[in-house]
Amino acid sequence: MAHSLQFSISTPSTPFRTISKRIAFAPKGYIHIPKHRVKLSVRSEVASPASSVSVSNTAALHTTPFPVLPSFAEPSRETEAEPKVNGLRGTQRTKLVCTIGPATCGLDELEEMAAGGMSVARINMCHGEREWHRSVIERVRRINQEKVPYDTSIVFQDADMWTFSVRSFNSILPKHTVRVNYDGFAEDVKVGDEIVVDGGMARFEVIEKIGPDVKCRCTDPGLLLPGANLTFWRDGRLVQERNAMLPTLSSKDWLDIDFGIAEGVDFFAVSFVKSAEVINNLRSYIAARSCDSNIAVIAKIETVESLKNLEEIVQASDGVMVARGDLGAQIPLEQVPSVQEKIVMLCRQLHKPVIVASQLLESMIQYPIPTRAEVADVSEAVRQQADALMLSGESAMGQYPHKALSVLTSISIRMEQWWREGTHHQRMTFPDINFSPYSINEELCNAAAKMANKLGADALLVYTTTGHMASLLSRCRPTCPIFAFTPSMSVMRRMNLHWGLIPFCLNVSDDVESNLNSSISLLKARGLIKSGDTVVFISDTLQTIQVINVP
Ligand SMILES: Nc1ncnc2c1ncn2[C@@H]1O[C@H](COP(=O)(O)OP(=O)(O)OP(=O)(O)O)[C@@H](O)[C@H]1O
Ligand SMILES: CC(=O)C(=O)O
Ligand SMILES: [K+]
Ligand SMILES: [Mg+2]
Repeated sequence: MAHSLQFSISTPSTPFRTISKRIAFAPKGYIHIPKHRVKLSVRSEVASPASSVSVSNTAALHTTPFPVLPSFAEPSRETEAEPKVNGLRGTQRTKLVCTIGPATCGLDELEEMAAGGMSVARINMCHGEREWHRSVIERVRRINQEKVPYDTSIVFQDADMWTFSVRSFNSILPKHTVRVNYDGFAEDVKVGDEIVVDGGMARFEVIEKIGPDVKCRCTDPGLLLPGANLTFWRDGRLVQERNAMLPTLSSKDWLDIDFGIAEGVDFFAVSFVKSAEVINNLRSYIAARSCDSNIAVIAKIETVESLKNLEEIVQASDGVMVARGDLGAQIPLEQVPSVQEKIVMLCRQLHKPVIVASQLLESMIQYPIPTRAEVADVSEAVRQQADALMLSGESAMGQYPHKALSVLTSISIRMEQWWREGTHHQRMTFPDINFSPYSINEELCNAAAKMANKLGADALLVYTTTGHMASLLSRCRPTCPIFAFTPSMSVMRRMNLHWGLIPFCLNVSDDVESNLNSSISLLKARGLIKSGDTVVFISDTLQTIQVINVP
């Protein structure tokens, strides 16, 4: 069983420019550690034309194994060695990204997550140490062993006075103190400002400023989770950040990026993207630094600016994440669902994979079953045919990471089936993508997908050198599974994020007939197709569509 690694780095911010910042945590034990999360009623912001960007220190690196699913059939002699390269595959269309944290970083847990349908493992570089990140990556690759303690959270009680401080406390934090890792905090904030934790988890009023310490009174009790995002509001408006023009990548981010390149991750996810520029910079950096690897760059959409520049950002990126956590702190909460749908549709049109992230099954951090509302939310993302769903705290530090993953799996399978069986949907029509070198392939894929649907084909097979032809097929969201063959391991791993693609690494020879025969016997050996099935075959070198009756 091969575990290939995929990864993304979600990068953040630079100091100074920012309003919203991650809060660093006091050593454990000193802070009141709650047994239960406080239930909060989140009220959305009185609509303010919040034009400012919130930046965070979050860096998220993401890593991934292929789903390692139980074998369905004995491999035939000629394909005996093949499962070692390709792992074992299921045919679920919606891909599942899991944030790895203390709850899931162990060998057994990772293995269980992979078996449970995880398509991509994500590591957030703002949590944990470099060695931990490396060890998770290694474990994802080779599955080995180590555990990390659970994170803690703080409860704020109504009217409590807290000190928010940028001082670096060497060992123990004084009582009722929160460390803020944004140096400009004490300067930027004003007495009377409202400080909002994570879009409404808790609220404070700024009472007094004493040097680097800011005294605040809790006005809306709630919870402070590690790495929480702070925004501050003045007269009902999000405070404009000081310098919106600084690059989105800090020097720590660049070090994390070097680390990701050295470790051979498959994706970087960049936090708080404002425009296409940062994506373009990162892409040229990757191209210059790693001649053979081709790490995909995912833009996290979580700021007001990123919504304004959405189309250019999507165009510049290899994929997009709807980062609903921070997004919900930047725009009124009731706008998040329609913005999500808009981003998902745009990505589909522009032919980029899209991940729907944050709070999908938030209550499962604590409870073994999801709320009905969460099930409805996940179902909606699957119905929108987003490429992937992502777990955050649920898999990183929740009490039921495996159950959360299996809930995602069963909702996806159910909704995908509903979609295929019903006439519930209108097929989306796309404008042409209009990249002229690809227009023939684009038409071929549209035609092949349509043909497969009309014929009720059992599978689409695609030979793809760069993955492009396969993602064009995925974009059509055909009814049958898409088996994608490529000679490149890294192309194979990146295809793992695309809706419906079941990627395989296969050495392709010049002889088309023999390539096709070996793919068919590989799929038959795995029980993914059988004699009598109809398969539609396309290839980026041949530019023809063939319909084959499986012998
Ligand atoms: N490596 C880790 N070590 C400890 N805790 C972690 C780790 N990774 C994630 N977590 C926990 O899981 C939670 C969710 O992680 P995640 O990275 O999705 O969210 P985040 O910190 O809000 O950042 P972002 O907005 O970039 O997603 C974190 O707040 C943290 O408590
Ligand atoms: C995933 C992420 O960064 C967010 O939801 O804010
Ligand atoms: K999050
Ligand atoms: Mg975020």
